[in-house]
Formats: sequence, structure tokens, C-alpha cells
Amino acid sequence: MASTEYSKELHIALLAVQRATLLTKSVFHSHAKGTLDKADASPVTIGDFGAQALIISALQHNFPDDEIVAEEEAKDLRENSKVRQTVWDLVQNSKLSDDAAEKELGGAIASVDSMLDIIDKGDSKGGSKGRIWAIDPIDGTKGFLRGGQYAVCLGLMVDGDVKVGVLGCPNLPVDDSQPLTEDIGADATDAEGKGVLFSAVQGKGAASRPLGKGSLANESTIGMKPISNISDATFCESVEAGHSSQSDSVAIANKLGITKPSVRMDSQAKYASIARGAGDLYLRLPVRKDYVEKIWDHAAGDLIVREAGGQVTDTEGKRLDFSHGRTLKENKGVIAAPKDVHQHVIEAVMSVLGSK
Ligand SMILES: Nc1ncnc2c1ncn2[C@@H]1O[C@H](COP(=O)(O)OS(=O)(=O)O)[C@@H](OP(=O)(O)O)[C@H]1O
Ligand SMILES: [Mg+2]
Repeated sequence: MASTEYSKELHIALLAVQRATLLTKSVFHSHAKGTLDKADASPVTIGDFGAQALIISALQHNFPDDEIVAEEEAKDLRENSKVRQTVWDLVQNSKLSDDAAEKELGGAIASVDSMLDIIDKGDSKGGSKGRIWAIDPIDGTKGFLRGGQYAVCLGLMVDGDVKVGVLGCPNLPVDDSQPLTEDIGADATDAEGKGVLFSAVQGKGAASRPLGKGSLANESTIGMKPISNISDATFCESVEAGHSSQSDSVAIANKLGITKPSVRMDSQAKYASIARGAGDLYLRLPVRKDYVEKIWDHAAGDLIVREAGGQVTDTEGKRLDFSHGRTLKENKGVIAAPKDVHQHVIEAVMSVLGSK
């Protein structure tokens, strides 16, 4: 592998997200359909803990001095031995089939107690200094549970700036050119041709490759689709009306002359989908004034879209600011669009939200 800036970080992040995403898929298959009482926890809980443990263990092996901001903590596992054992069994059985890659990630976690300590290493406060990884082990909880879109998310920030981003999207089509449709998220799990790893390094563009089970070869460069007429745009938004205002998005679409209905999908799969040109815009419009977005819900997607030729800001046109700890407390909502139309979209957003 050529050694350029952040190439080791990218390589390890891809392998770590690949291994964790495969774990979440196995949880979906073994726990989603009727065995919940045995596990005494929801599959999302088991998948979240397992994926977080695997990613942090790989990061600690390779970058022991880096800090980590991750969504979960081990408290519930420490208190519930049945769930703890379920997660531990799963983590022990989640190995990449490529032995050399598994070795690069540091191999197996030594014991159940070290697994708990590893999960709790994601408690950094974040901030504007140093190297900090942001992890969302299962983003799009509801999507995961319904067999739709979800993403395993990992980003590296250096002094508050995102340098590397990786998204594991097991239920998106491998084919970058497949257009988004209304039902792309429904019942997609394990259908033929599904499962993608997206990545970006600052200044080096964005790429996709099949999630697969083995090597990371077959990378393709991705880019946003040029839009000649904004009224032809396809926009994505959250499935959950509580996460993004669906009435405001209709008003903004009207203002832009967009007639196509939105494509609703859970998770950072929205960022990935527009970055590969399968859709054009991502609107995340605040519903509750008091909600602050979390950095792990946006770090990887923000970089992947910007490296694919897009711009990502909040609803007032300010870049997302990852230097304020675990949240994006200086931003409200997210607007992602191809660079050359982004300002036009922001004007429509501000005129709709400003007139409320
Ligand atoms: N009120 C409110 N407003 C905005 N965002 C919220 C809100 N509440 C939660 N969240 C976060 O949304 C994350 C999932 O985002 P999605 O775009 O996938 O939403 S949805 O799943 O389609 O509903 C979700 O991430 P996960 O918990 O990892 O799924 C939350 O961090
Ligand atoms: Mg999330």
C-alpha cells in the first residue's frame, strides 16, 4: 500500500467497519426474528455493543494514543449478565475471513472484562484539539430493526476537522449507478448485490467498494451527480418525522420547483446515497428547537459528501463544526447538496424556515 497521509488510518478504518458491519448483519439474522426473549435485549442493543467493541479494539491496537467519542457505554452490559454473554459470544465469533487483515486489527479481544473496558473507551469529551475518532456502531436504529437502511459509522477528526470517514451500509445496492427509489430501503437485507463500504480522505476524494466478506479491492471513485435543473432533483430525508420536519421539506421542495416525492431512508446512508449520485440533496430540518445533533451521526457522511463534490452545512449555511465536543451544538439541521447548487438550496431553506 502506498504510504500517503492518512492511508493507514483509512485502511484500518475500512477493515474495522467491514468487520463490525458484518457483525451487525449476523445479529439481524440471528436475533431479529423471534429469539429476543433468549437474548433479553433488542437486537439493536446487541449489535451496537458488539460493533462498538470491535471498532474500538481495532483502533486501540493501531492508534493507542487517539481519543474516541462513541455512542454507547458498557454500563447496561455490566449489569446484565445474559446480554453481556450474548454480546461476548458474538464478538468472539466475528472475525474477518482474511487472517492477515484480522491480525492487522489486533485479533480477538482477550476477555469479557476487557471487552467492557474497550466499549467504555468511547467516552472522550471530544473537542478542538488532537486526534479523535467518532463512532456510531448502528446509525438508523429503526432502519436496522425494520430491515431497511442503517450504517456503521467511523470518522477521524484532527483538531476538529474530519480527515477520514467510513460508512458501512449493508443494505444499499453495490451498484453506484442504481437510482434511488421510494422502496430502496424496504426488505433489502441480504438481497443479491447489497452491501457497500463508502470512504473518503480529506483532499483525496470519495470511494465505494462492495462490503463483501474478504478483501477491500474493487474500489470505485464516487461523485455527486451534476444537476442542470434543480427542479429535477431527488432529495432524501429521515423516515422519522420526529428527526426532520417533513412539512418544511415539502415547502422547500415547492420553492425549488421539485415535484418528485422525497426518498425517505434512515441513517447516514442518505449522505452516502447523494455522494454516489443516486440522489441529489439531503435535507435534515430541525423539529425540536432543543435537539442537538451528535458528531457520530454526521462526521463520516459530511466528509464523504464534500469529497464527492458536495457542500454540507446547517440550515443557515454554516459548515458543520465538529470541534465543540460530542455534539454539533453550534449547528441546526443539515443541508447537503452539490457545490454549485448548495447556495440556491440554502436560500430556499432560509426563506421557508425564516417565515415560520
Ligand atoms: N429529535 C431528533 N432530531 C434529530 N435527530 C434525532 C432526534 N432524536 C434522535 N436523533 C438522531 O437521529 C439519528 C438517526 O437519524 P436518521 O436520519 O436515520 O433518522 S431516522 O432513523 O430516519 O429517523 C439517531 O441515530 P441512532 O440513534 O444511531 O439511530 C439519533 O442520534
Ligand atoms: Mg446515530
